[in-house]
Amino acid sequence: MEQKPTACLALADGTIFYGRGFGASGEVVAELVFNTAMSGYQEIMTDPSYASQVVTFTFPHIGNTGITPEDDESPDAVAAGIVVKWDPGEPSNWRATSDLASWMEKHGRIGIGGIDTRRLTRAIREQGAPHAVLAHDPQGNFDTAAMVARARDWPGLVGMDLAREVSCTQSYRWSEGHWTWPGGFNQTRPENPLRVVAIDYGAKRNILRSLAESGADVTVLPATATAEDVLCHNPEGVFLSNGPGDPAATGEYAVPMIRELIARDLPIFGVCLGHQLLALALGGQTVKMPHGHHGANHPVRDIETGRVEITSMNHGFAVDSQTLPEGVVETHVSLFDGSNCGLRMADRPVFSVQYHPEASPGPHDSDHLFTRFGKAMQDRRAG
Ligand SMILES: NC(=O)CC[C@H](N)C(=O)O
Repeated sequence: MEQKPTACLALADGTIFYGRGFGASGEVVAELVFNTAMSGYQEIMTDPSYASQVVTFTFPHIGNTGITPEDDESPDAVAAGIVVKWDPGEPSNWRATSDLASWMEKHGRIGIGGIDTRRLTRAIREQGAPHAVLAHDPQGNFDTAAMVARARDWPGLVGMDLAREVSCTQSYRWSEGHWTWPGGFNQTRPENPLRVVAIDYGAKRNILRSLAESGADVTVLPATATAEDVLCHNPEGVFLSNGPGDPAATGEYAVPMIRELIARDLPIFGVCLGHQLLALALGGQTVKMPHGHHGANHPVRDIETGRVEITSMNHGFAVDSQTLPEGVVETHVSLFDGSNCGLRMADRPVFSVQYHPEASPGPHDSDHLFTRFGKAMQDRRAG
């Protein structure tokens, strides 16, 4: 690199990458993961599940469609920072209202460009998602020894309850579907909607939108809501959202609540962290994966139908299917590594998936799961 580098990425094993900084200045310590999606960097960066993670994009053209407020998955940029091959330039997109770098600066997020993301991704695959420090200093002053030490000292995501931090603090109603969008998806607002309570462990907006489109009027409650808080809304079904951090840590308060709801015979649908929490509530266990799954083209097989779906994924923990007790059926597996991707209770409409059926970003193969949840609630309504 000819110019003095203005950003630096230090891994806990001592590897140092220099590049060009963009977005906010400063320093952040986080887990470093890679995402293989070719589009959707804004949805990825605003997905609350990426709290305390820096994302390396394997796709080189990041930033070329700018930033479009309607595409935010939450009100803020949540990923701690990003690592890219090419520096983001001027966007070309009629919907965009800003470029990526200025938006990141506004939201206090650090970016590093000019990185050999192929080499970095190989390193992450070999050593597992490392702890790393990402720094941006326009003067180019980096104390790399201190950065490596900080990365080493960082405790990591295991044992970290982050859902509580990204969750809403007050309950709110969500009724927006794509019908409110210009040129929307030809959907109509349902009459006599189903009453769904969604627990917000870091919920993505497109999940709430997808629930609304499956016929629900959604009340969103904070992560720490008790079963009593949920039941006072008289729900016809409960949704457990995605979210960041270690499911076992969040499970300390989420599991007793979910167990009580299962005992009430309510339809329950969980996604990602919600899937992991449901597994824990049913007596299963979760494990940390070496480098996780982060991308928009992950094949998953529905064990019961044999159907393969291409899914969007973002997780670093997984349900250990060996620990699922009798009465809980493993329904889906990853065709990449055989890890668990879904479960259901044998005798109740309680089910969950590890991947993201809301397809944001990603394929729409799995949106039938929202219909399935809606149907379970309709059946219950019909008695
Ligand atoms: N997207 C999610 O909900 C992620 C769940 C969990 N934090 C994990 O990393 O596995």
